[in-house]
Parts: sequence; C-alpha cells; structure tokens
Amino acid sequence: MITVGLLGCGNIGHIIAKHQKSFSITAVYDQIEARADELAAASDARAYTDFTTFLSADFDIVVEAASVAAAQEYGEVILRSGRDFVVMSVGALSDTEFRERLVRTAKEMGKKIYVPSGAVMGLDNIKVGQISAIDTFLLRTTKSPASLSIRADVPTMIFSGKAHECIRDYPKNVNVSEALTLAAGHEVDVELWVDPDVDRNIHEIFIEGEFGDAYIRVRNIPSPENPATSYLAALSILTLLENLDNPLVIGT
Ligand SMILES: NC(=O)C1=CN([C@@H]2O[C@H](COP(=O)(O)OP(=O)(O)OC[C@H]3O[C@@H](n4cnc5c(N)ncnc54)[C@H](O)[C@@H]3O)[C@@H](O)[C@H]2O)C=CC1
Ligand SMILES: O=C([O-])CC(=O)C(=O)O
Repeated sequence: MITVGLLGCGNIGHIIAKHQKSFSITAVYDQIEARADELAAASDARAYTDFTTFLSADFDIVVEAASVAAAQEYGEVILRSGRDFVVMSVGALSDTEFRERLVRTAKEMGKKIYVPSGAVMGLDNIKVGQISAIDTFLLRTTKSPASLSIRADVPTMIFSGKAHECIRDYPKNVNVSEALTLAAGHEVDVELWVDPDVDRNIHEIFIEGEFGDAYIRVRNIPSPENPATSYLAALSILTLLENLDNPLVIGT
C-alpha cells in the first residue's frame, strides 16, 4: 500500500482523506495546527506542527493540497527527502526558474513531480502541442463572484491576458492555466470571469493547431468546503494515487 504525507489539510485534504483505498495517509501537515490535528484524528494519521519533522516521518509520496506559496517553499526539500511530489497548486511552476530547479532536483534524486489533471479535462492530448504547432490557445474560466470573495451583479471579465500574469493575481483560482501551459508547452491565454448566475466552476478551452481544433467545456460542481475549488480537482488526485502502481498506462 502506498503511504502518503499530506501537505495541506483543507478542503481537498479532507476529500482525499475520506476516500483512501489503495493508499493510506500516514502523516499530515498544515500551517494551521488545529486543521492538521482534526484531519489526523479523522484519518488515523499523525499530525506534525513542524515541516522538517513531518518530512522525517515514514511515507512514500507527498501530496501538496495547500497553496502556490507552500509548493514553492517545500517542493525542493520534498524531492531531496527522496519522495515523489504531487503538486496540486501547479501555479507554483509558472515561475520558470523555480520549475527548472525543481525538475533538475527530481532528475538528480530519481524522483517524479506529478501534476494531476485538476479541474480540467483534455491535458492528455493537449500535450501534442509539445511536438506540433498550436496557433490558438485560450482558457475561459467562469466562477461565482462569491467564490472569489468579490461582488458583481452582472457577468464581468476580471482578467484577460497571459496565464503567468493571471496566476500571479489569482493564485487560488487558475492553477488549471499552468497545467494547460505545461501540457501544451505553450502559454495559454486566459479570460477570468465572474457571473452571479453560475453555480458551477466552468472552464472552457479553445485550442487550434496542426492537429485540427477542439473546444472543451467542463462544468464543475464546487467542492463542499471551498466553492472556488472544483470537486473534480480532488477526484483527479485520488485517481492519480489509485493508478500510481498500475502497469497499464492510459492516455498520452
Ligand atoms: N490544479 C488545479 O486544477 C486546482 C488546484 N487547486 C489548488 O489546490 C490547493 C488546495 O485547495 P483547497 O484544499 O480547496 O484549499 P483550502 O484553502 O481549502 O486548503 C488549503 C490548506 O492548506 C493550508 N496551507 C496553505 N498554505 C500553507 C503553507 N504554506 N504551509 C502549510 N499549510 C498551508 C491551509 O491552512 C489550508 O488548510 C490550492 O492551492 C488551490 O488553489 C484547487 C483547485 C484546482
Ligand atoms: O477548481 C477549479 O475549478 C480551478 C481552480 O480553482 C484552480 O485552477 O486553481
């Protein structure tokens, strides 16, 4: 059974803990001690109040479900501790210097950095952008104003520009833009909308290139404890963990 050290005991952390099947969470860490204690009690894991002590516990892989800042602060030391690293706050990798250093460290240590598909679909074949031309690539994300803690009475575009700027401004809301960018090897354009009439987190992907064109629309149900985070994002980590040991690899 794969053992997991969980970094971040919020909404996604709880969903993962509730659905342990072929993996088991043995150690948890959160900057808010009470959250780590509560999740540890509910999942038979041990809570740590200090990250270095957390890393010295016995587990195979670290799952980060905390924040872009946490992934950037701890990513390298996780890999250096000899663990693979599942990074949900993939916006962390939009910092090119950080990403290159992290990848170098993973190579040096013989470890992997896993980026789950998160709140979108289609990352598999969008990877053809790494070997063939992409001409148009746009992500349009629409969420409720409340989930971004802002007010709007009509549909409002609050950002239009490149993925790397958008993740800087909205690190909790467009991690998907970095996942798409890394998959395609091509920085995605982003429009971020709030719409008072939506009760889903909607991601529309428009892509055109040498392969043809595609339009993907994902209408995600918000997760129970954090409406800005789609439930699909947590399911995608669970699926990744369930498949880690599977010799049959589906999708590109
Ligand atoms: N890649 C994707 O498609 C998606 C990524 N996300 C990202 O996943 C992450 C987790 O999402 P949720 O569980 O919904 O968030 P959440 O806010 O419910 O939980 C995050 C937890 O991490 C803890 N945390 C934050 N920074 C920390 C640090 N530096 N050190 C230790 N603990 C820290 C917080 O105290 C909190 O308990 C967020 O960064 C979110 O933006 C969310 C949805 C989709
Ligand atoms: O969960 C979502 O719909 C997307 C999200 O928050 C992110 O990409 O950071």
